[in-house]
Amino acid sequence: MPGLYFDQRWCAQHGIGRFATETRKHLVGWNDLPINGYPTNATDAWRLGRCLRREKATLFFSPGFNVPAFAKCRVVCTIHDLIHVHYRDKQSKLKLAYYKHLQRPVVRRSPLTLTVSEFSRQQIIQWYGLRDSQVVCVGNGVSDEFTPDGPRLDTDQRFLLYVGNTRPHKNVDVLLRALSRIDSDLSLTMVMKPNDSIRRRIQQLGLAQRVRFRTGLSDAELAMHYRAAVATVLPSYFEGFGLPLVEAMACGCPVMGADRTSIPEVMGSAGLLFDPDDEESLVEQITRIESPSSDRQSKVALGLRQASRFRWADVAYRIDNALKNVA
Ligand SMILES: CC(=O)N[C@H]1[C@@H](OP(=O)(O)OP(=O)(O)OC[C@H]2O[C@@H](n3ccc(=O)[nH]c3=O)[C@H](O)[C@@H]2O)O[C@H](CO)[C@@H](O)[C@@H]1O
Ligand SMILES: O=P([O-])([O-])O[C@@H]1[C@@H](O)[C@H](O)[C@@H](O)[C@H](O)[C@@H]1O
Repeated sequence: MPGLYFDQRWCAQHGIGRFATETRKHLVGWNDLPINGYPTNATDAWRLGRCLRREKATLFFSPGFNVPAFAKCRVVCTIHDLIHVHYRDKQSKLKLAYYKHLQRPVVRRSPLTLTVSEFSRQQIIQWYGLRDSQVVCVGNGVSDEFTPDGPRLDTDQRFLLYVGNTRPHKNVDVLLRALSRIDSDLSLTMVMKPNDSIRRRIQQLGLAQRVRFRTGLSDAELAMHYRAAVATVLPSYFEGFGLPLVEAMACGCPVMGADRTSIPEVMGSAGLLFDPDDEESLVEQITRIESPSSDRQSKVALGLRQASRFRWADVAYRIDNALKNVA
């Protein structure tokens, strides 16, 4: 439909990227933006604003947190989390200025803002100073390849799985410390791009033979990992949702997550919670899931049921419905 513009530049292999790719597949009648560049770049707002004016856009929908400067159309963005508020000191000055002086005022004027969990919804209402009805939680989904039946990784090794990145709020250090306390042949597979600092830390903890990295996996390959892992662990101090949790549960893999932010909400009763500051509490959960008398099978069943609640078609339906009221 003329006038409706979707920011397809978010589509990539990370959380907001998956949300963007999946919702783009399901939403009909939207135009892609005729510009490139990174939507996360604070100065992109001006280019984006110019583009929307040139295209005579009536409604701009971003699957991420970015907004245009000086646009004449309505603007609806998706704020997945408030990392930028909670990790303020780590942000560049330019980025903070963008959030406070450009993004927040646009979001406040906007008729609607979308988010992905009830936890994030409450945080957004508070920080942006919005009314309850202005922020709608549309949730996240599980992509097609993540099913319980299907090929498993062909390995005899027992391994824990981590899927994500090494930003400070992801708190992967507690997972490495827990692993170093477990005197067993349990290993760890990390699906992400490693950097020098994590490689050094792994050496320091004497884990070089027990940690392996995988990068650029397809969803089918990632699903094979989820199906074969002892458990998937998300040790973050802060999440707006936590996609690896629903992907793992959908593949029949038990999940362990930090008892913080959106993580308990997303795992429901299927998850094993631990204190992200205390590696011993993670060691306890690992030992529990590995023990012969463990409730592993009941956790797997609860996980399959919990994951079935997250469907991209439903997310797109909620987005469509919410946007109809502002178009
Ligand atoms: C810190 C924070 O609040 N992050 C949020 C952010 O993105 P963030 O990028 O942190 O996303 P998540 O960790 O939730 O998900 C990562 C996604 O990238 C995929 N992946 C990862 C590595 C890789 O090599 N290949 C690959 O495909 C995973 O399968 C998963 O689908 O938006 C997500 C979507 O709302 C939320 O779930 C996260 O809580
Ligand atoms: O990449 P960047 O813009 O500095 O920071 C991003 C955050 O602002 C965003 O809210 C989060 O979901 C992403 O994972 C990433 O951390």
